[in-house]
Amino acid sequence: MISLQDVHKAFGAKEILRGLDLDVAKGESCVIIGGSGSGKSVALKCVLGLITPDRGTIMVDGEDITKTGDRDAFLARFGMLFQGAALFDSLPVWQNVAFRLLRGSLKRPRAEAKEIAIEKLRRVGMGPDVADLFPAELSGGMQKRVGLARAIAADPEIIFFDEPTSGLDPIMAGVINELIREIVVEMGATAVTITHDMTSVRAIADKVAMLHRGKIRWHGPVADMDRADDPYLRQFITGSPNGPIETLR
Ligand SMILES: Nc1ncnc2c1ncn2[C@@H]1O[C@H](COP(=O)(O)OP(=O)(O)OP(=O)(O)O)[C@@H](O)[C@H]1O
Repeated sequence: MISLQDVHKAFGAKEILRGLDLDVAKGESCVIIGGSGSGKSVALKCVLGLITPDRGTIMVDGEDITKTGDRDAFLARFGMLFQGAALFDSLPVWQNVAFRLLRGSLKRPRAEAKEIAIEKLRRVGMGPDVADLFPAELSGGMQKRVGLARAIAADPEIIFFDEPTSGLDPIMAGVINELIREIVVEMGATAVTITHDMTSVRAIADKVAMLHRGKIRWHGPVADMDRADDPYLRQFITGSPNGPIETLR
């Protein structure tokens, strides 16, 4: 479904992606791990067409993304939960959730968009009373839920989760992980998640891909991760300061 082949991207002299190969099958939940600055977000932005790779090909459903004519229709297939939820402070919760249903190619009548927003809020465990509140009135965990409701509002085929549990306490992180897993399974969506949180990896992933120095260092089923003997992967999952991964001290 999503296929990156030999993707390269540099910013000036700084090479970020250096021949990235990654395949994510339809309906699969792939979690990308890797150190800060290893290029995880750049890779996702390349798939969305927000960053143009210097070299390589990216296909979504067999179609080269650089050749899709209609950007709006292409992006309509994706849902995205941004780091820090990234809600619009000036809009009530329901308009945040229904944001893409109120404009562009996915536009619906306002009353219908609100109804869908309330239904999606219900799916993430929030009552209709939340719909008219503003994001500032919600806790960080509730804002993440709203971000999740927004990501699924238009029933996307593909969902990207960027650090879905960052800034949450462990229990709320567990709730969000569980919700993500349930929703991805019930929607049959293809999911790609970026995280540093190994609890999230175990809760969400079918497959794990570790990015290191702009390439995939290890890729496999989550069940194989703990048995893998790649020293880079081992260092990452055990969180050890000692190992082949260079750290700034
Ligand atoms: N538009 C840009 N212009 C210049 N440099 C960029 C740009 N976008 C990203 N970078 C650089 O690319 C590198 C990789 O960034 P990226 O955000 O992909 O890292 P990441 O693996 O997602 O890290 P983190 O886990 O910290 O979010 C960083 O050094 C960043 O400064």
